[in-house]
Amino acid sequence: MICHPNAKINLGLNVTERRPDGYHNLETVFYPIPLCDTLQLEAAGNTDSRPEGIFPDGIPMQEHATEDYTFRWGGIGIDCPPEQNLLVKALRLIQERHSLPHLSISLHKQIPSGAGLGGGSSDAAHTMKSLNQMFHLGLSDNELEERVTGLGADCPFFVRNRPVFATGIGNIFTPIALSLSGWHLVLVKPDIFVSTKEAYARIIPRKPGIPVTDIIRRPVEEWKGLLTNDFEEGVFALHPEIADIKTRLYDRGAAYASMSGSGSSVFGLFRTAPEETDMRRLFRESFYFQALL
Ligand SMILES: C[C@@](CO)(OP(=O)(O)O)[C@H](O)COP(=O)(O)OP(=O)(O)OC[C@H]1O[C@@H](n2ccc(N)nc2=O)[C@H](O)[C@@H]1O
Ligand SMILES: Nc1ncnc2c1ncn2[C@@H]1O[C@H](COP(=O)(O)OP(=O)(O)O)[C@@H](O)[C@H]1O
Repeated sequence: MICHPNAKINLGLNVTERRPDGYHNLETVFYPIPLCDTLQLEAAGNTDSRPEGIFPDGIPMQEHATEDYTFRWGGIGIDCPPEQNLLVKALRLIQERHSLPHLSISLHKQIPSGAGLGGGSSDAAHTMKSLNQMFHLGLSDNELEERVTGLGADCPFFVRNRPVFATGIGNIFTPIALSLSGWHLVLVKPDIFVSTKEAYARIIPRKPGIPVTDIIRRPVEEWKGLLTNDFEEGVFALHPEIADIKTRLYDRGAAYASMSGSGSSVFGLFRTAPEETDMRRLFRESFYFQALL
């Protein structure tokens, strides 16, 4: 089975309080975007399984084989050992209650990590969803959300994967009728890794003046200056290059620009598609992605 774990952006992000368990309550809108990894899961012995299948020609592949799975990955580097990969942890969680055959897992990584895009979380949620489907485990979306939350606060969003207003630690959802269809998304990820834990530690929690849900109902052109990401202040102070990306996106005509999550990626929403070669030249040190939403 092949699936495409996608990334998310945060539209507004207010960290409202620190909890006794060390986590923080927040208010944000999660919005799925078309930047995707490719993930293939096959039971051993499946004659359709071609491990090299999802990797474009010439992409070097790494492999980690154990008694119960073989994991191959390539593309953008992942800075943790394979057993710590969130998709392997998702597999382990499922194996605690269900017996599965030997699995062949292949991941073509295209979402940069440490970017505030939730790539690892998406891989974990999509692994659980795929296993549920392949082996008819009968887990409901609520059960999948509950189980995958243990792997990261961002994970449960990717189970239903639709625009939501999120509260709690980012795991309590209210669907919203927001569509950015017709907007051009530009995403820039500088070569800077931001630790989510450290980014949270730099924030003094507070209630937002205007709730995210009120701002999001207004036209995108009115979001600038109203819809805020509380991580920006601390992260921009540490890395002015990230603030500079936001300024440049506005200079090039973005109607709205913001860092996503705890960074370091910054996105811009444009009414008309910006000239790609110009943008690539402007952000040449960075990972660059452009899509029509
Ligand atoms: C900031 C956000 C916004 O969407 O996304 P990213 O920037 O990571 O994509 C999320 O809250 C990140 O979720 P996720 O990356 O899954 O976090 P986890 O792995 O669960 O937690 C990493 C660390 O962040 C802190 N943490 C995380 C979530 C939360 N609501 N409060 C916290 O204080 C904790 O210190 C935790 O040890
Ligand atoms: N499948 C995966 N893809 C990317 N990173 C992963 C994965 N599994 C575990 N990780 C670890 O999670 C960290 C955060 O990655 P990711 O969730 O993609 O970024 P972010 O938290 O910024 O959204 C990485 O630095 C890496 O150590």
